[in-house]
Amino acid sequence: MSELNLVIVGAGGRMGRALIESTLNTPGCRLHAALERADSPFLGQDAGLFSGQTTGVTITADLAAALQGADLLIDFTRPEGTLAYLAACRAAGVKMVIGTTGFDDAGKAAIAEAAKEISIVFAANYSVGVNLTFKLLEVASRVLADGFDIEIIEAHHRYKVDAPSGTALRMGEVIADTLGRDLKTCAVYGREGITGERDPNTIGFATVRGGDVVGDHTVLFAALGERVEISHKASSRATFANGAVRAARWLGDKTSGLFDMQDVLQLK
Ligand SMILES: NC(=O)C1=CN([C@@H]2O[C@H](COP(=O)(O)OP(=O)(O)OC[C@H]3O[C@@H](n4cnc5c(N)ncnc54)[C@H](O)[C@@H]3O)[C@@H](O)[C@H]2O)C=CC1
Ligand SMILES: O=C(O)C1=N[C@H](C(=O)O)C[C@H](O)C1
Repeated sequence: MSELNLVIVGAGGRMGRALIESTLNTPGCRLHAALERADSPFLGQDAGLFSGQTTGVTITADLAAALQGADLLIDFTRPEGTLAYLAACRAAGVKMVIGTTGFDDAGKAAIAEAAKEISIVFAANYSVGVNLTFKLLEVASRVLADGFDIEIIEAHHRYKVDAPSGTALRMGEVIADTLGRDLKTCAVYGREGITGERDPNTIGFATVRGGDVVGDHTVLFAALGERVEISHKASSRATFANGAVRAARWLGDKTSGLFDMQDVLQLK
C-alpha cells in the first residue's frame, strides 16, 4: 500500500507540533508539507525543528504547492483558518481531519457541505478516552435522568481562546440528545449574582483557565443524597495528535462523507 501524504497546517502551534511528530512516528504516513501563516516566524525552518529532527520538509505558507500530490490535510488552527483550508481542500479534492473548535453554526454547515465532495473527520476531541466518555455519558444520562442536576466542568491552559471547550459542548449535546432536550435552550454558561434556585432542566457549564492544563473534563450528576462524577484528564497533546493521525488513516479510500471520532473508533 502506498504512503499517506499528510499536510499539517498550524505547524508551529501546540497541536501542529504534536501532529508533525505523530506523522513522523506513524508507519504508512509521510509528512508531505507543513504550513504556517504568512507572518509566522517559523517559515523556512525544517518541520522537525520542534522535535529536534531533520525532516527535509520546510515550513511554508504556499498552500497551493502544499496541496499538490497531498492525500489529506490535518487542521487544528482557528475557525477562520479552517474554513479557508476547507475551501482549498474541496477545490483540490484533498481529504481533511479537522480538530479546530469554536465554530458557529455557519462554520459547521460549511464543513457539512464540503463533506458532500471530500471526506472529512471532524471531532472536538480525538482522544480515545474522551470518546469512550461520550458513550458513558449516554448511559449515565439515561439512568440518572430523574432527580439529578447535570453540570459540566472543564479546565484548560491559559492560552486557550474558546470557551466552553468543544469537548464540553459535545458532552452537553450528547447528554441533551439522550434526555430529549435541546442544548441551545437548556444550557447555562456560568452564573453570577442572585441567580435563583437551579432549574432542574438546565445543563450547566463551568470553565477554568490556567497554566499548562492540557484538558480536563468532568460531568457531575448531583442528586439529593448522592453524586456521580465522570472525568477525563489529558496529560499529553500526543493523545489528540495520535488520534487525528489514526482518523486520517481510517479515512482510507473514502471519497466523501462527514465522520467523527466515534466512527473511527466504531463506537456508534
Ligand atoms: N479536537 C481535538 O482533539 C483538539 C482540538 N484542539 C483545538 O485545536 C485548535 C488549535 O489549538 P492549539 O494548537 O492549542 O492552538 P495554537 O494557538 O497553539 O496554534 C494555532 C495554530 O493555528 C495557526 N493559525 C491561527 N489562526 C490562523 C488562521 N486564521 N489561518 C491559518 N492558521 C492560523 C497559528 O499560526 C498556529 O500555528 C484549537 O481550536 C483547539 O481547541 C486542541 C487540542 C485537541
Ligand atoms: O484547546 C485545547 O487545548 C483543547 N481543545 C479541545 C476542546 O476545545 O475541546 C480538546 C482538548 O480538550 C484540548
